[in-house]
Amino acid sequence: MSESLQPELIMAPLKGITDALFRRVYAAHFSGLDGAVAPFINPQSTAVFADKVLADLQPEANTSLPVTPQLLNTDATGFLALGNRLFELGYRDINWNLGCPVRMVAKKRRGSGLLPYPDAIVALLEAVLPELKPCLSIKMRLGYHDARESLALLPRLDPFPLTGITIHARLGSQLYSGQTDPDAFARCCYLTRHRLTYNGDITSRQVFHELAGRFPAVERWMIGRGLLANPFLPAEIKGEVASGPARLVSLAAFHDELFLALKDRLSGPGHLLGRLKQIWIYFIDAFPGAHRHLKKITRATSEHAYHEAVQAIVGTAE
Ligand SMILES: Cc1cc2nc3c(=O)[nH]c(=O)nc-3n(C[C@H](O)[C@H](O)[C@H](O)COP(=O)(O)O)c2cc1C
Repeated sequence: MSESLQPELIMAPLKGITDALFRRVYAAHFSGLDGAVAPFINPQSTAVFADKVLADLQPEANTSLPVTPQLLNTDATGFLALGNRLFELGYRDINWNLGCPVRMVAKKRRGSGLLPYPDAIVALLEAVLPELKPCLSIKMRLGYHDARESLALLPRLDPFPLTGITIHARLGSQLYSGQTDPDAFARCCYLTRHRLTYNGDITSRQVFHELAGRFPAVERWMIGRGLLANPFLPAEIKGEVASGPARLVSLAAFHDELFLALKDRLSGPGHLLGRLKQIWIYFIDAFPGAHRHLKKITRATSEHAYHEAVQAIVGTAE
C-alpha cells in the first residue's frame, strides 16, 4: 500500500450480528469503512429463494454502506439461482464463502470444509462462472486442516475472473481462536494473481500498521470483531482520532439506537437480549475497565436488568 493512499476497509460478515440493521446503525455513528460483506445466505433445499430469505439484502435496507452479499452454496444450480437473483436486486458483486468453520457446515463440505478439495472448487467455478451475472470474489481460510491446502488451491484459481480473494489467516479447524498466521498469508501472496484482502485479528491501529508494513501490496483489509470491540477503529486507521468524552457519547448513542432498532425488529425480550448479548461479548472492550460488569449483561433476563447493566458499564468508563 502506498503511503499516500488510504487503505480500503471492509466490515467482515458476522452472522447474527452484522445484518443490514447493524450496518445502518454503525454507519450512522462511525466513519472509516468503505464497504461490507454481508453474512452468508443460508443455502435452500430448492433453487427458489423466498423473499424472506433475502429481506436483509433488499436495496432500500442497504443504502448506508456498499454491501456485497455472500453465498455458501456448493451446488451449481442453487449457486446460479441465488447469484443471478441477487444481480436482479442490483448487486454487481457477490462473494463465495470458503471460510465458515462451523462443524455442521464443514462436514457438508461447505465453507472451509471444501478447502481440502480443490478439484470440487474448480469444478464449481467452471460450472457457474459462464452463466453467473454478477462478478465473484472468494473469502477463504488458509485451509481446513493445514495451510498447504491454500497453497495447492490458489494457483488453480488464477485462470478464473475473480474480483478478489479475502484470506482469514487461520485454519478452519481453529474456529475463531488461536494465533493467526501472517507467515502463511505471506506465502499465499506469491501464489496468486488475484487481489488479496487480509482478514483476521486486526484489533488496533498498531496491529494494522504492522500488517500494512509487512504486506505493502495489500490495499484491502477486512475487520470483524475488532470493529465491535472498538467501533472507532476504521476511522483511527484512517487517521481520525476522537477524544475521550466524545468517544463515550458516540458509543452510548450507537448503543441506544441499536437497542431501539433491534427492539422494534425482534419479537420478545428473549430474542432482543440474546442478540444484544452476542454483540456485548466484543463491544465490552470499547469500555476500558468495565469488563467486570459483562456478567450483568449476560445474566440479564429483563430489559430493566439489561439497562442497569449498561448504565454500570457506561458509568465505569466515564
Ligand atoms: C459470530 C461470527 C459470525 C461470522 N459469520 C461469518 C459469515 O457469515 N461469513 C463469513 O465469511 N465469515 C463469518 N465470520 C468470520 C468473520 O467474517 C472473520 O473472517 C473472522 O471473525 C476473522 O476476522 P476478525 O478477527 O476481524 O473478526 C464470522 C465470525 C464470527 C465471530
